[in-house]
Amino acid sequence: MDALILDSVVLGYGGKSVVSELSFALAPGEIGCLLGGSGCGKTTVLRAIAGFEALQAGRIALNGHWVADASWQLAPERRQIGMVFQDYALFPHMTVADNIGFGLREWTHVDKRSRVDEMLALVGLEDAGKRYPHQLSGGQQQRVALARALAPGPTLLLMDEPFSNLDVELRERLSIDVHNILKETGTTGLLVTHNQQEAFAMADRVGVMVDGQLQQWSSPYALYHEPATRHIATFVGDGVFLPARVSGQNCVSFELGELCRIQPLDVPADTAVDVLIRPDDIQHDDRSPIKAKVLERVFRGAAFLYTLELPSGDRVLSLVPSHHNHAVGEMIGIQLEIDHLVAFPKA
Ligand SMILES: Nc1ncnc2c1ncn2[C@@H]1O[C@H](COP(=O)(O)OP(=O)(O)OP(=O)(O)O)[C@@H](O)[C@H]1O
Repeated sequence: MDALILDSVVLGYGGKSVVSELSFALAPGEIGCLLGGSGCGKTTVLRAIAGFEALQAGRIALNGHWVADASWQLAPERRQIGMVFQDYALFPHMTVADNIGFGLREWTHVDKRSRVDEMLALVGLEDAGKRYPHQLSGGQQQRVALARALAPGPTLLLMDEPFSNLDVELRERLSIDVHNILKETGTTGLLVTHNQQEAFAMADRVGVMVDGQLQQWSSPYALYHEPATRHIATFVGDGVFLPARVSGQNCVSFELGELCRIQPLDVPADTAVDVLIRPDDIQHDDRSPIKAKVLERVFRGAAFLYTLELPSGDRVLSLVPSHHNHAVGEMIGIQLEIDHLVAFPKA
């Protein structure tokens, strides 16, 4: 039984539709993410799941029970959903312990205290119970918000851009920590963000939303290596398209050689296509007969991201460990190392 199901959900404001025919499901303990640019409808979807937006069509189920359709919806407080927001939304006049215990009003004093201690330990803030939110860093405040949302043992945790107020390093650390905490507690989670690193670090399944429509719902690995649409290929990760021709049922030929895949391409032989080449598909190899010219390089610490010009004049990106330090203008040997052929009919 799925923990969350959205079945052809349509949402909007007034007469305007904002989210169309949205369908996806999360198994218990799974973490999902809706990834998309500003205004694509991510927050509206979270609000509908929490019970704060009416559905224009479709239906939503939590743990095997339908909780909303176009004519009826279960009240938000009866859905057992926890929420974490971008701005933490902690009560400033309450201690950390009181914030975490806020949703446990019906628990006995002893049970509540032990649950609050358990949650403080879970988020690594054992000694912070008596402090107030303003005495904590942004990252610590977001940990408290997470502890407060998890304390009542929600069936689902919704997270709306939870790390966007934090600096890059902390964002990365906290997204890994939150992922581990949700897995440790077996909590099903749904995150919305515009940040793909966050989506990749947190989620088992990621859906890309464009103008209120879900374009692909799959693992982060598949989203990166097997994007279903041209839009996803360019929105998720770096890469370029190189011109190619279909050769046989499941192969393409292009400047860097021939690439094949197991499934047929569904495009007639000799059709012109664009083949997706990611920076990690181009390996630096001094012995390779294929030479490319370094046009640009960006130092990324552990690696350089090179922009290379092929003999045809087309450009590719190449991610190379940073001990291979080549100057702009230098010719370097490259070879293709790729195990996912992604090609779209020529734009
Ligand atoms: N209360 C409202 N009344 C009318 N239109 C709204 C309302 N809330 C949101 N919208 C519109 O619905 C669309 C989707 O908004 P939503 O907040 O869901 O997007 P989002 O993907 O979460 O964006 P962001 O990342 O910028 O928060 C936008 O065009 C927005 O202007």
